[in-house]
Amino acid sequence: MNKTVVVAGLGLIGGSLAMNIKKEGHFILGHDEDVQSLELAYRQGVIDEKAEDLYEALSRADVLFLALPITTTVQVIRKLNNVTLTKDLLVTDVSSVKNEVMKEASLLTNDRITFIGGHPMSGSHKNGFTAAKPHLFENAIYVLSPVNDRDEKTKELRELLEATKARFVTLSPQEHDEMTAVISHFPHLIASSLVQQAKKWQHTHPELKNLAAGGFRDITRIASSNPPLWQDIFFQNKQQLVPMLEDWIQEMTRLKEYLQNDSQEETLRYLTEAKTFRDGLPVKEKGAIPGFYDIFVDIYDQPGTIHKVIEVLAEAGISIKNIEILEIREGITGVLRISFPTGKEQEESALLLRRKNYEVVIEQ
Ligand SMILES: NC(=O)c1ccc[n+]([C@@H]2O[C@H](COP(=O)([O-])OP(=O)(O)OC[C@H]3O[C@@H](n4cnc5c(N)ncnc54)[C@H](O)[C@@H]3O)[C@@H](O)[C@H]2O)c1
Ligand SMILES: O=C(O)C(=O)C[C@]1(C(=O)O)C=C[C@@H](O)C=C1
Repeated sequence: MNKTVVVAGLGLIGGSLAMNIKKEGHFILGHDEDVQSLELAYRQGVIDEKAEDLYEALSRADVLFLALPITTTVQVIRKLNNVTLTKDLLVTDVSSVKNEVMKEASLLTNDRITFIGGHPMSGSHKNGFTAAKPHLFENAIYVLSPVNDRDEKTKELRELLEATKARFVTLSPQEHDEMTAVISHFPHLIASSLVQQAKKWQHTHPELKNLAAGGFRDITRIASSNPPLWQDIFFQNKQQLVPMLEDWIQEMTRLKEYLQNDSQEETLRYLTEAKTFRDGLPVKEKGAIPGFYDIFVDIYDQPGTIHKVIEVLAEAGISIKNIEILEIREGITGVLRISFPTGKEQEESALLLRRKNYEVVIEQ
């Protein structure tokens, strides 16, 4: 049955979700304080109606998606108790940290409301409606945290999000925040600190930024993300992050001692253990990292290069899951990472491109 869905926050995540919910034929009321995003979403047909007043729009809604900054999401949930509803309302959010959001949701006394916490484990360093895309959540893990075990409501939400092709898992807010601290929030802190370190060295070594190649760019991509969003995430999850920073400082001290004491064997073991764990992450099966089969193609910075590579694959009817430029600077070679849904397409593409004299590496 078609539902009336309010999407509050039409940025990267809200915009991408709205695109998917629309595909299922539901009626979408969009709300955003940024008039340009609202207008763009409306003109592109991603939303059916612009809702200037969020709380007024709720009187017509079956479902509310909160795709706002986390602190704002908490404030909106608090206000939901004062809204008069004439029908049941399913409320969900997309916040990267669940603790405070779920605490606030558990205080809701409005018995028309069912709250299910949500977090799609997919995003980007880009933000705003212009960065939104319908396939953002394909194959990604989508965490759900129901406040009360309301199976039929969870089913309803999953059906609404079917077009995302995400994979749903249920976690408690605590489990969620611990794990995302390890695999998302803490790495972000480190990425930003690595960039800060490079920035300091740049004063005495002006050539440094020209040397920053694949490794530095790979490990620091996320440091280019939206700073206010990450400030919010760090403070929302500081209970997890502060002890992790203490562990990390100890870890760095251990590494420093290995080097100072010339502990070659321990260093090799340390690196080998890390490689074994990293290589064992579920890349091609179910897991936190989407199951893609990648190839890496060397390309030159010339007009039309990417188009030519894609053309070879398109002519053979091969479908691509994702494409990313890992490194390209003026006049120098770059690398194109192309992801396929199966190993068969991965092998075939490598073969076709090699026949056209491209240098291709298959990720094993
Ligand atoms: N960026 C990611 O990679 C990612 C991934 C998963 C989840 N999330 C979560 O998604 C949420 C949104 O993040 P995003 O990346 O889409 O950010 P975004 O900046 O792209 O979008 C947020 C939108 O909310 C609007 N907004 C802000 N305050 C508002 C207010 N008071 N009233 C109405 N509109 C308001 C902004 O104008 C913007 O359009 C956050 O809670 C974040 O934790 C982000
Ligand atoms: O791909 C990125 O740029 C992201 O940072 C996405 C990422 C992540 O850490 O994986 C960031 C925060 C979200 O809560 C979920 C996903």
